[in-house]
Amino acid sequence: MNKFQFIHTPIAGLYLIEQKIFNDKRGYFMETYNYKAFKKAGLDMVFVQDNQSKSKKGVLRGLHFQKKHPQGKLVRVIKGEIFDVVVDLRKDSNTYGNWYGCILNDENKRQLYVPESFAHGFLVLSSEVELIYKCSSFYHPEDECGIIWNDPDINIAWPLDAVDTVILSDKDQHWSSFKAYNRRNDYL
Ligand SMILES: Cc1cn([C@H]2C[C@H](O)[C@@H](COP(=O)(O)OP(=O)(O)O[C@H]3O[C@H](C)C(=O)[C@H](O)[C@H]3O)O2)c(=O)[nH]c1=O
Repeated sequence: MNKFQFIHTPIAGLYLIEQKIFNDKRGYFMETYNYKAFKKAGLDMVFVQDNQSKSKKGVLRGLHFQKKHPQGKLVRVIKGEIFDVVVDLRKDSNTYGNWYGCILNDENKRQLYVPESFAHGFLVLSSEVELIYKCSSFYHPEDECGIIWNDPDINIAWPLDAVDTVILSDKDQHWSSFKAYNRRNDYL
């Protein structure tokens, strides 16, 4: 029995994942991750750290990435709803600089499998959200980088009509542009 459905996206290596849900009179059960099943589908990242965060409506976290220690991620929402976004920062990718966004919520129970070298961010659409995500490398605060959420060149179509205001951390208000990131990268 295939308990996972791996759904291709327009970006190579980036997958939406749906799980078989075993409903019964008590409620439901589902496997949310299974290394063997994922590896069989060619998704062989090994995860070393799990994160969980809670945010209220309108919070936008991102666009974050680690440069020297890139983190692949497996993102899911256990309460509420987000518009989840990733940006392809793989230098050799033909979708470099492209973004992909999707709705993850506790109804569709979908997950987003994000390869390493992507920026990640999300906008909270429900009154509050709790999300969990697995990471393929450890947190390195000294290596944390970001791109400003409303960068005009990436041009993410955030569903801003769904929120009254966008709430950002101080840090997330001051990331540089994608152009500045590329200029810096040219010298590396
Ligand atoms: C990410 C992280 C943070 N922290 C500590 C550091 C701060 O004192 C506190 C909040 O961190 P921060 O404001 O960076 O949390 P987010 O804004 O949710 O950052 C995350 O948001 C986007 C959407 C991501 O995908 C990344 O995992 C991550 O960058 O947690 C840790 O101790 N370990 C960690 O792995």
